[in-house]
Amino acid sequence: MTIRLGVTGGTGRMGREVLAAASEREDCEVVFAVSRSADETDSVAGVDLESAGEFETLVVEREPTVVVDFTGPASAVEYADACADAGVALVTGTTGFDEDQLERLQAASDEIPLLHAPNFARGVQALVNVVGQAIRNLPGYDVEVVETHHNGKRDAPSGTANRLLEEIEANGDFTGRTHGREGDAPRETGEIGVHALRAGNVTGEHEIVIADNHEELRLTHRAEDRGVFAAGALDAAVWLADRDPGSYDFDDVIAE
Ligand SMILES: NC(=O)C1=CN([C@@H]2O[C@H](COP(=O)(O)OP(=O)(O)OC[C@H]3O[C@@H](n4cnc5c(N)ncnc54)[C@H](OP(=O)(O)O)[C@@H]3O)[C@@H](O)[C@H]2O)C=CC1
Ligand SMILES: O=C(O)C1=N[C@H](C(=O)O)C[C@H](O)C1
Repeated sequence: MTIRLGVTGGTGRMGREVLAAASEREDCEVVFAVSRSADETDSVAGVDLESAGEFETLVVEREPTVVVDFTGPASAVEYADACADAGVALVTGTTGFDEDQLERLQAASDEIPLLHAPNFARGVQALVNVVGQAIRNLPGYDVEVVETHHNGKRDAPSGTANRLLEEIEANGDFTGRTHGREGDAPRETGEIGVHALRAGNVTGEHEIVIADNHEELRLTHRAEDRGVFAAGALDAAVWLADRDPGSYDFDDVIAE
């Protein structure tokens, strides 16, 4: 089956990567890509970019099977509302949503199949799946989460770090998160240290350090390039195409 794709954020780091990856696949046909910033002559991977202001029209008239979104939280929820109105499935990898925005995504998923994942690398999903076991096996150990990304990233900590933190907290007895340390700030028992590094062109690294005074376990994922996220997002789009309305995550895709 070939799905019809709509793509948002066409000039973004991930939007470009999704359009390039889709052009190499036989199971995806891009029927439109929108951009806020491109002018009428811009194209990416052979796809002409159209104005983001036209999204509500395009999502009806071009009849996409699925829209793939990597933009920002404010735009992603607007795209989700428009997809819900049009009855078109949505895959979003956007991160940095607040509680209200997450509720809007949830409301959209009452109408359409909606898959939201903070990280479409299969290795990260595997990491999410194993970290709870490590935490359960090492009660009382110190836990620190360190993520490193390129200097253009807006949200911190990363969506992936937040997902890992939820998993850590669900599987151990912790008192709270400490974001960075400065001055007279000795480690408190039970806290989880969280550190967001922003430097250069780093694609995305996540590390969980679990240690006591005698041993140290480090669980690390490093994305080598953004193609891994684009491939996962397109796998998710193909998987989502014939689902019932509801809220899905990437684990549903790789579990099959
Ligand atoms: N789930 C995953 O696997 C991954 C998730 N991400 C997440 O994806 C998102 C995008 O990342 P990245 O591509 O690096 O970011 P970029 O800043 O490179 O691109 C985002 C693009 O989205 C569009 N955009 C931004 N704000 C708005 C808005 N308010 N309205 C409409 N369009 C908007 C712009 O494109 P244009 O001007 O063309 O419209 C912009 O270039 C981030 O939240 C990031 O954390 C990133 C990598 C992997
Ligand atoms: O902004 C990015 O680049 C990335 N964002 C995602 C996140 O916030 O977790 C995933 C990936 O690490 C790249």
